[in-house]
Amino acid sequence: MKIFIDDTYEAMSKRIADDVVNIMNNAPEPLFCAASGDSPKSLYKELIQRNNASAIDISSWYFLGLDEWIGLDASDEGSCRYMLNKDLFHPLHAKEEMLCCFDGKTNDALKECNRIENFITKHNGIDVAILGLGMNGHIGLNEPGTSPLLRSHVMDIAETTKTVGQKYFSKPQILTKGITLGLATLTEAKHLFLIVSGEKKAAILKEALQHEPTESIPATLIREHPGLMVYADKAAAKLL
Ligand SMILES: N[C@@H]1[C@@H](O)[C@H](O)[C@@H](COP(=O)(O)O)O[C@@H]1O
Repeated sequence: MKIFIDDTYEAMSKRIADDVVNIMNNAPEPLFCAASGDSPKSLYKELIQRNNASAIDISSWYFLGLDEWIGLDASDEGSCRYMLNKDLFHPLHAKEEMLCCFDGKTNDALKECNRIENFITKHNGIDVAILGLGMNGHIGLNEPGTSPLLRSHVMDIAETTKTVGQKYFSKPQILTKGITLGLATLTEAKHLFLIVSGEKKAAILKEALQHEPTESIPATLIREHPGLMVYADKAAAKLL
C-alpha cells in the first residue's frame, strides 16, 4: 500500500490523473472501473480536460461502473450511472460499447452480476479501480458485514448509507439495496485507487488504515492488496 497526501483536493486529483494515465497507457486492453459519488469528481474533470486538450487518448479504454442502487438506472437523477454519464462518460464522449454498468432495475440480479463479471474477464481484468470510502468504511456498496469472498452481488444498504446517500438526490430517496462489485472481484484488480477527501472522512480513513482487518469496516479488507494506492487531501489525513 502506498499513501499520498496532498494539501488540496485539486492537487490530489491531478496526482491521481497522472497515475491513472500512466497505468492505462501501458495496459494492453485498459479497463477502468469508476466509482460514482463526490470523491472522484475532480479526477474525472481532470481526465476530461486532458482528453479535450488531446493530452490523453481514451479511445481504447473500457469503462466499468463500480455499483448501483437497486431500483434505479441511468434515467434516474442521482443514480450511479446518471452521475457517471454526467461527470465522466458523456464529457469524454465514451462510446456505449466501451461501457458496462450495473442495471439497478434488473429483475435478474444474478444474471446481471454474471454479465458484469464476464465483461471484466473478457477484458483481462480491471487495470485501475477508482474507489471512494463510505462514511461507515464501505467500498462500493460492500457494506459492513460483507464477506471478502464475494464477487458481484446484491447487498442491503446500511442505515448510515441510507442517510448519507440522500446527498446525491434532489428529493428524498428510499434506498434499500445496492448491486456492487464484490471485494473478491476488486482485490483481483491490478490497481486499487482509494480516494478520500475532506475532514468528515478523517475518522473513517484512520480506521480504514489502522484498524485490524474486519468485515465490519470493509475498507480494512483491501489493505493487503499490493496495488493499493490511497490518495488523501490534508483535511482527510488529519488524524493519521
Ligand atoms: N455508492 C457510492 C460509492 O460508489 C462511493 O464510492 C461511496 C463514497 O461516496 P462519496 O465519494 O460521495 O463520499 O459511497 C457511495 O454510496
